[in-house]
Amino acid sequence: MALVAARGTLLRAGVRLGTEAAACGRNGTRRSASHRVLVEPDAAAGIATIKFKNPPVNSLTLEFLTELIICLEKLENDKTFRGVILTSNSPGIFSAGLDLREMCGKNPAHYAEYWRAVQELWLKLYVSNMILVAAINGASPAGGCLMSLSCDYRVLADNPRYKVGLNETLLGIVAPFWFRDTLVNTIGHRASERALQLGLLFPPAEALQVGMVDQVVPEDQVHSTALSVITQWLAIPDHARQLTKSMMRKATTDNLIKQREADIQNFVSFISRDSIQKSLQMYIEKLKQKKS
Ligand SMILES: CCC/C=C/C(=O)SCCNC(=O)CCNC(=O)[C@H](O)C(C)(C)COP(=O)([O-])OP(=O)([O-])OC[C@H]1O[C@@H](n2cnc3c(N)ncnc32)[C@H](O)[C@@H]1OP(=O)([O-])[O-]
Repeated sequence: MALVAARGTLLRAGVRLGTEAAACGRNGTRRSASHRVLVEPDAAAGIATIKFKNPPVNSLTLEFLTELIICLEKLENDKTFRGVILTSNSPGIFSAGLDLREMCGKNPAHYAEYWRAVQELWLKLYVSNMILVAAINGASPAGGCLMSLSCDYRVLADNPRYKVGLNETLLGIVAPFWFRDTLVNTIGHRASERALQLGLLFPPAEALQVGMVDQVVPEDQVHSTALSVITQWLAIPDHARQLTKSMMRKATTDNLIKQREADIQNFVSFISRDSIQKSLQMYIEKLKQKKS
């Protein structure tokens, strides 16, 4: 049902499905699955690289989310690909997280549609049968960080500007329980409690120390490191690795699935509050002022 909704959004956005989306292809040439998601397939290796291309900051707009969800689903169903690298087409920014404009000044129906798409992306990533490695080549706050935390392994470029973390409280908003669970499953309860309350954004050395990422490497080695990690993981028999991943993660996704509609309602009523709308508007204004 969620995918049907996602497809509806995509079609409204005027994006062709069919052959173009199916071009999460196999012939080893660079092909575009959509406008905002580039896919570089290496069929011989069984690996595809997904590059985010939603300028200026790869924020998760509804259209971008939808294209990403459909692309992941196509790769998941195409048994050629056993591993995927997630990275940005614009080094410097991995993803600025949820798009603030999608959460500001819109109506409840829009917020509900948006939140369902955010949930869907997380569900697709977190229990994917494929090996997912995040090659984090830029700043990655909030929802951007969630995407990388949902992968099986994270490689971060060693650049002090490339901070990662769930900074929601700094915006006056609250990361939902499944963001929290994803973080707790990665760095443990105490470190998560501190990171979430303070909205900490970790520079590379600290991110490595706390376990937000698995490796920090020079910027020009992020992709090659991700490739070599995926190659190691590919050596494990798929069925055993997939069952193990499911055993580790399914309870976390089941927890959202069983209260998905309530979670949407919570988000809609939270984000619609005047005080929250005000906080978000102030934050957007602050980002603008920083520029000028
Ligand atoms: C309950 C919900 C849970 C929430 C989860 C989330 O993910 S909440 C999300 C939490 N996310 C954050 O807190 C991240 C906030 N963003 C940042 O901290 C920085 O933009 C940066 C470090 C990502 C890049 O720095 P940089 O110096 O390279 O770039 P710049 O700063 O100059 O921005 C360029 C343009 O992009 C715009 N824009 C930016 N982000 C967003 C966005 N999320 N959305 C929409 N637009 C965004 C920005 O306004 C500006 O627009 P303008 O004026 O040209 O019309």
